[in-house]
Amino acid sequence: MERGTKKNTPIEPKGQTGSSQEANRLPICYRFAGRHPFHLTLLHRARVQPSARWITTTATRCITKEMIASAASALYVSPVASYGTRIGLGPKAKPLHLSQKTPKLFKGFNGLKAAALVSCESDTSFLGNGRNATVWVWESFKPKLGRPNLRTKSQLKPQASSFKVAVLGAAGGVGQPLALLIKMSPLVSAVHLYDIANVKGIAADLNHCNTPARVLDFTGESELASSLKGVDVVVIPAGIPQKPGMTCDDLFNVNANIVRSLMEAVADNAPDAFIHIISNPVNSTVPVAAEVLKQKGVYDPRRLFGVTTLDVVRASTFVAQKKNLKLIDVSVPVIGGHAGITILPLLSKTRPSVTFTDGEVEELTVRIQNAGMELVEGKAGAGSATLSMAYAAARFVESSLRALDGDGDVYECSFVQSDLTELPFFASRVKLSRKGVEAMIPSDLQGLTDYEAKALEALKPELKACIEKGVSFVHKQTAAAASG
Ligand SMILES: NC(=O)c1ccc[n+]([C@@H]2O[C@H](COP(=O)([O-])OP(=O)(O)OC[C@H]3O[C@@H](n4cnc5c(N)ncnc54)[C@H](O)[C@@H]3O)[C@@H](O)[C@H]2O)c1
Ligand SMILES: O=C(O)C[C@H](O)C(=O)O
Repeated sequence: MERGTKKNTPIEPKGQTGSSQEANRLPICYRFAGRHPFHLTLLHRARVQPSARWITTTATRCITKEMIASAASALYVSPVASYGTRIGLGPKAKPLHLSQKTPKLFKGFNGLKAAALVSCESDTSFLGNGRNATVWVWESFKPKLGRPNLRTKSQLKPQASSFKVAVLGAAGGVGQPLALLIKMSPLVSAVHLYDIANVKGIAADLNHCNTPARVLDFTGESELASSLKGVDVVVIPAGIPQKPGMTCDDLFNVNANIVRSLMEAVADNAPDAFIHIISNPVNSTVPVAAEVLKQKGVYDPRRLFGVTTLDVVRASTFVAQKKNLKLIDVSVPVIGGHAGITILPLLSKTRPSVTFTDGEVEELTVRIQNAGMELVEGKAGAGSATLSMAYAAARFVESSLRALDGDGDVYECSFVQSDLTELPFFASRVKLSRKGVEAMIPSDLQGLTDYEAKALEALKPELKACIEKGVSFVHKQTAAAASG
């Protein structure tokens, strides 16, 4: 779908031929080395019509064909007074036409903030003989307000993608779009798909996409160990989703067993990987995973994450809609857990700072807490969140990879082992590093409103019970196995 917009209209590259040929669709990955790295993926797109324009989210820039053609050379980015960006080739950098006027773009405190579309022209390049390229800019953010501390000249280097990611439960509603999004990451060299259902065709399908990562398929338990060898991140969306009428216990009884058995394999084959648990109920499956890792003697709490990014994504979206703000600008930390009232959006800590009436706080909080059920009911038995979950999980994977890659400014909310409250696991914003969770952010829990403070106290008993349920499940299973 391509259509023009009045605002932010992309600058049409000159000399377009309007070729409708499906030219080589070869992506290129760049990395801006520097304090605030950008990850650029140039996705080649053939034009469908001469008048076609590119959809933009926040930024539209025009990049000269020489720049694309010289991708192997160092490119430079330098912020200019108007906060526009110049991208050029070394000392002879040519300014770009910019329509981006969003200094707030760099505000906020979550990890992967946005993809910005860039349209550009290319005759000869890594892109082949195509005409247009689209640049997705994946940006890193620091938890601070005000102008970013961008270096004046950050070098842009072609980046060798290097990380391997395994998706366990890859044939499912979450797993498939998640695998596609991970395959699009410039940081990924291989995506391992594992499922008890056949994933051969899904891997082949994904491998037709001309993004650099290779997708490998592993079907059935006999291939589980191989799917985990050498991976840096393991993402687990295996298990049944919530359906109308299903109790939390129904979900737990099935998924706890799945997570336990998968975690045994992870412990044996990828003990150093970052582990992202998506399978519900996250409040209990993360403790299940922790207990399995402990029993195997490889538990490192810094590397075990319950994925709660969807709550952050939803909170940011709903707040932006309610307050008529640009989506890209809004970020809301969400703490507690990932179910019902254990999901606590800290609206008072929304960035940029927004004021809410009591009514709005109540309405938004309840909507964010029940957003999962909104989808379960809407899908009427066909499952729960899949596409938004894949989007959120891909963001968390990308943030993890950036941290593994040495980026020192990666923050995400996640359900992790925690000492922020008396509960052993708690979702909050954490700083990520190569080792996993490097730091909690205690200040997020300070200065809460009365509403938030009460909601925090109210969620604790329920979250505690969920955590204990996960722990005792593993202990009971172990005891049962020991007694024959
Ligand atoms: N954390 C969140 O925010 C969030 C959001 C949405 C969904 N979820 C959860 O994600 C899970 C997956 O949801 P979905 O919609 O993709 O479900 P789905 O039924 O579409 O897919 C689940 C997949 O898991 C596979 N699977 C089952 N047992 C397995 C095993 N032992 N090993 C490997 N694969 C196995 C199935 O074959 C299937 O392909 C559910 O538990 C759901 O509740 C979590
Ligand atoms: O799959 C579910 O149970 C719901 C999911 O966790 C969601 O938040 O949408």
